[in-house]
Amino acid sequence: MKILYYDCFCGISGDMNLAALIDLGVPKEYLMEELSKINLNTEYEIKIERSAKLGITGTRVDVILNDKSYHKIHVSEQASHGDNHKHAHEHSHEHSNHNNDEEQHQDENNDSKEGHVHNHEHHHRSLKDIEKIINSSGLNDGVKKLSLDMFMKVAEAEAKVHGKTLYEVHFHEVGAIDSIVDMVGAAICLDFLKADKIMASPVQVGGGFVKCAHGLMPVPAPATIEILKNIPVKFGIVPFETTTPTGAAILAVNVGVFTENMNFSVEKIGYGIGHRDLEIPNVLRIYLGSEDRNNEREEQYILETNIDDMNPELYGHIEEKLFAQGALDVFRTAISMKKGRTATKLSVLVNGKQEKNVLEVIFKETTSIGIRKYKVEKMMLKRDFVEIKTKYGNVTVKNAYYQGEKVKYKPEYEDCKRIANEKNIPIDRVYKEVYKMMEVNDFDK
Ligand SMILES: O=C([S-])c1cc(C(=O)S)c[n+]([C@@H]2O[C@H](COP(=O)(O)O)[C@@H](O)[C@H]2O)c1
Ligand code: NI
Repeated sequence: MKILYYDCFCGISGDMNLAALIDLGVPKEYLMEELSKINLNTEYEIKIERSAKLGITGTRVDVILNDKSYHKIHVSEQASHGDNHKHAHEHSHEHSNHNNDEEQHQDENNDSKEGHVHNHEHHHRSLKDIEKIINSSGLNDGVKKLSLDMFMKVAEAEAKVHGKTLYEVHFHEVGAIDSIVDMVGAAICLDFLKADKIMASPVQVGGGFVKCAHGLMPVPAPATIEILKNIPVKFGIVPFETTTPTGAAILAVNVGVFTENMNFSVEKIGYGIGHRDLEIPNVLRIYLGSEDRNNEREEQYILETNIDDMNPELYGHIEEKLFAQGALDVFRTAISMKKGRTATKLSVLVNGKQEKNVLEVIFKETTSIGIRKYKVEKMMLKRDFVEIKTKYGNVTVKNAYYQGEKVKYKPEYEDCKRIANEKNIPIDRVYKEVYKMMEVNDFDK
């Protein structure tokens, strides 16, 4: 199983993400070819170069916007550690911190927007504008959807923070060309890498204050922390903004599990170099790895509540809703509560991504007013599926392997039930027939 793991010890911004994914092996030519399928009516240049922070070398990305309105994309590659990036003058969002509030200009030491240099671009695009740009592009459907999901995340956060509706929101920085390149670029690279699972560490958000289009904002910026709700974060390792709304949206949409538990073997490491010099290496590290398929382990959570005052008829419906929201398992235990009350303990197994939706179902659909949550580690046998031909019809069988050896197999219940109903025979007869055919065909080995 192919894993991508975001190690966000110094946070994440859109350009650091793009740089780290290129560093991991996404071909620049492929990225540029795909990006050229969006019509932005603006000439811009993407500079991809080798760079370093505190001795860690990696890839750095700059999007440079030219004032002329051609739709032409250039890539320029430089091999050196460019210490002079004054291609354009920054005007709109500058970083400041509580210790040092002086005016900052675009250079290697104090960039104004993590990873980007951009020229005078005053468009404040709306979600509608962005949807139009992406939907009318020649990008594949998966990349379009992923890009739109990330913009939607930012739009939802902006709407919430500023008390507006989704379509009233005007992206300031996030609607600029460089942010479109970051967001769509992220979708193109992730689509190219085709990881089975994307994981991340808790996200360092930084500290201090940041000057952006809205004025001076506390770090994490309101949109950033809104997007990172229910995601583990760390604060204040440096008094600067280390995670931006774009970076937060990339994680929130794509990461399935946030954990420090890296239960896989690392095969490749990509470093995306940020612009500002910090006391810690200003880089995003992304690992490409694979999971040990003989002994799969996954961190999951149990959400649990004791219910003693609900019509038991409702459980069937609630269970269906929980599964529809991505619960991995739902089970009930008969319990005896204080004051001699007989009750039901409802337990729902989830991963980090499904937690929010599952909580909502429990709170809205049951009488519960409190839920316990605890982390569990699940160990799973490697499994695969075979289709077995029987005289009644085809049945899928699940095989399970322990250290490479098949230790058990089981016909899929839903297939057996369907056949039993279609043929009007006892379900047990279907099971027996499947087991017989497994032996006949030596599939039981
Ligand atoms: O552009 C938007 S929507 C925006 C909203 C907010 C809020 O917190 S509200 C903050 N910012 C700041 O702009 C820069 C650039 O962000 P990117 O995501 O485009 O890299 C950053 O300092 C944000 O905090 C932008
Ligand atoms: Ni805002």
